[in-house]
Amino acid sequence: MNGNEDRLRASDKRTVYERAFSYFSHDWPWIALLVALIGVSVGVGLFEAWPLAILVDSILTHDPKEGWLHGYFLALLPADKPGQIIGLVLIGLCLQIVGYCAWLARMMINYYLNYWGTTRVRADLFAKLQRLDLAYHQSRPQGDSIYRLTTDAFGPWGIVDIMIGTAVAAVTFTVMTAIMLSRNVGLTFAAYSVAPFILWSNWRFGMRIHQRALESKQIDADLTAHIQQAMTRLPLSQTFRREPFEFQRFAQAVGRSVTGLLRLNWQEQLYPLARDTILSLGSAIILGYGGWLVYRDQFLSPVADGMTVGALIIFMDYLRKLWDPLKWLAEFFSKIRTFEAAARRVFFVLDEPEAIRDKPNARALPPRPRRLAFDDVSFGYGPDRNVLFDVDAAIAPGEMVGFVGPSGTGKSSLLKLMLRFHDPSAGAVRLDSVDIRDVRLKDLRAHFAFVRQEDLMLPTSVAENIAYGHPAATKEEIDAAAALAGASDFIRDQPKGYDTILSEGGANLSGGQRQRLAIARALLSEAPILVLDEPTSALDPPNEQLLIETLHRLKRRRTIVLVTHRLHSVVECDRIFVMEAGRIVARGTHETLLRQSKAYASLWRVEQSEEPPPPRQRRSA
Ligand SMILES: Nc1ncnc2c1ncn2[C@@H]1O[C@H](COP(=O)(O)OP(=O)(O)OP(=O)(O)O)[C@@H](O)[C@H]1O
Repeated sequence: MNGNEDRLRASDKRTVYERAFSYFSHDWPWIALLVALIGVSVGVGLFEAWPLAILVDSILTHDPKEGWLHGYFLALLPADKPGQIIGLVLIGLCLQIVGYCAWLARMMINYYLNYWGTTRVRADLFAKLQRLDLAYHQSRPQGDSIYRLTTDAFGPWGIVDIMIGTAVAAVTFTVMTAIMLSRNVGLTFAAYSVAPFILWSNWRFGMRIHQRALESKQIDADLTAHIQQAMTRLPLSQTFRREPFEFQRFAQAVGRSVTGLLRLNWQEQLYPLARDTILSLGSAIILGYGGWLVYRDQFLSPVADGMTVGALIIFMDYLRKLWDPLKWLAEFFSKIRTFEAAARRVFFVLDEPEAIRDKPNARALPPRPRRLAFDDVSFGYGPDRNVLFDVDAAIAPGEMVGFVGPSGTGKSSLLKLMLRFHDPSAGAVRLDSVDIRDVRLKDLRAHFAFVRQEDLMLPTSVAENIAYGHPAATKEEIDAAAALAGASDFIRDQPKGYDTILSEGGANLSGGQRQRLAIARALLSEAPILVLDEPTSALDPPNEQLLIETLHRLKRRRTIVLVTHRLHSVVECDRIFVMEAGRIVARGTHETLLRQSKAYASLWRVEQSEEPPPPRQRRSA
């Protein structure tokens, strides 16, 4: 948790609870039903022991007792003893059945509220994560967002659940205490003599088990990450014969996992032991003291409303039932804190300012060929370190331009500004003189088809991968785009052609094949500006040449922006921008630059000495 989240935690407790409840505000009829069902369960629990108590006190005796509850039960029963016994059995049975039904309905409503409420939280969070800009996502590990979505999203329901559960526990505890006090004050205090131990053991074991479970979960997550990394590194470890080292790391991780689980299991097993010991102690106290009270009130010096065997049975039953409410009360603070922290982590992301978003009055800009201009653009990833300085360039519709320069000079950063993955710190990027910050994001991005240096391949069919940006494309259109990108031949060689399913990240394709699919994907899109970041880096000379020919055929129909440090790819561009240390230092055609730009000429000479150029053919537009 970073500093901002800590500040949020310190300042804003009330809002977290309000916001957690707001996710369930439409569910209030279900919550009301849930509370009613909990009431039924609690009521059944309180009355469960009464049929036996009444049987002993009022039926299987020559001296029937006449408390108000006895009277109420007996009024429901026939006058004869066998009828009364059968009646009490039936009442006991009914109580059990009602209890089970209420419990079942209660559980299902609980699951329903939990799953749907958590789904709403997740939907909000997922949509927000989609809206947040790249700077946010690149500033933290991917696992962080995944954890917030999968685990922290349960926080709001956890808060509601704990609040309801604790309120019910408090009511149960109070009613139980009142009933016990009404029967016998002394025995009630005797029964409650074990309450501090119950509270203590619940608090202690609750904390310990929670802590151990968290540790164990973290160790298991580390183990999973470790196995995943080891599998990714497999080719490396086999090449460098580091299998024993990897195995040792794996064995250590498994060892930590086993130790963590054993520590958790130890606490889990100690807990019922402590609980049973305390309950046995409580039962012994009630049996001993209560037994003596019954003997005193019934045999030694009988009194009309003295202690009875039936009341003793009820005390014994309530002692067992005391555990649950006291558990809720004892664990309230630790549990609510856990869920509150989880909910805060969710709300923190939901409150994250969206740096890249539509202005309230953002204008519509239907995609069509437009002039693209950088007006004195400066930009840095952090406040203190600019990577682009006063970049000034205009690209006419249908023009094909190249940005070249050594690695790290800011070429890719410039492309990211076009799609508003980031905004410039000074100057503006414009489409037809409109600042792109004033345009609706979806309209702006519809102008561009972007091929990244390492484009993502999805674990789905080749056809779906190509059609990702244009899902309605026909087979013929997909085929045509693949042909333009030089991908048709290798796709046909795949076991199921266009229906071949790619593995995760396109691992069953070569780098060049993945790049051609990415290019086909961009070509299939109808965007008027085609932006390609190092599109030929993984292509062999024939395929590089094929792509350049394709781009030349597209010229005039689409604007093409090519970023590369392979000058062979840009020699036939209408204009080439040479970049150095975040600035455009020269611009012009290949021939002009060879004559006028020392930087370009030197890059060209280096490239000439490194590799033979692919066969050059001048093509018509
Ligand atoms: N997400 C980022 N956060 C911080 N700095 C970054 C980020 N991406 C790039 N940079 C830095 O910005 C500078 C320009 O990087 P950029 O990727 O734009 O260069 P490039 O010219 O495209 O390089 P290459 O040809 O190697 O792809 C580099 O110094 C790089 O370290």
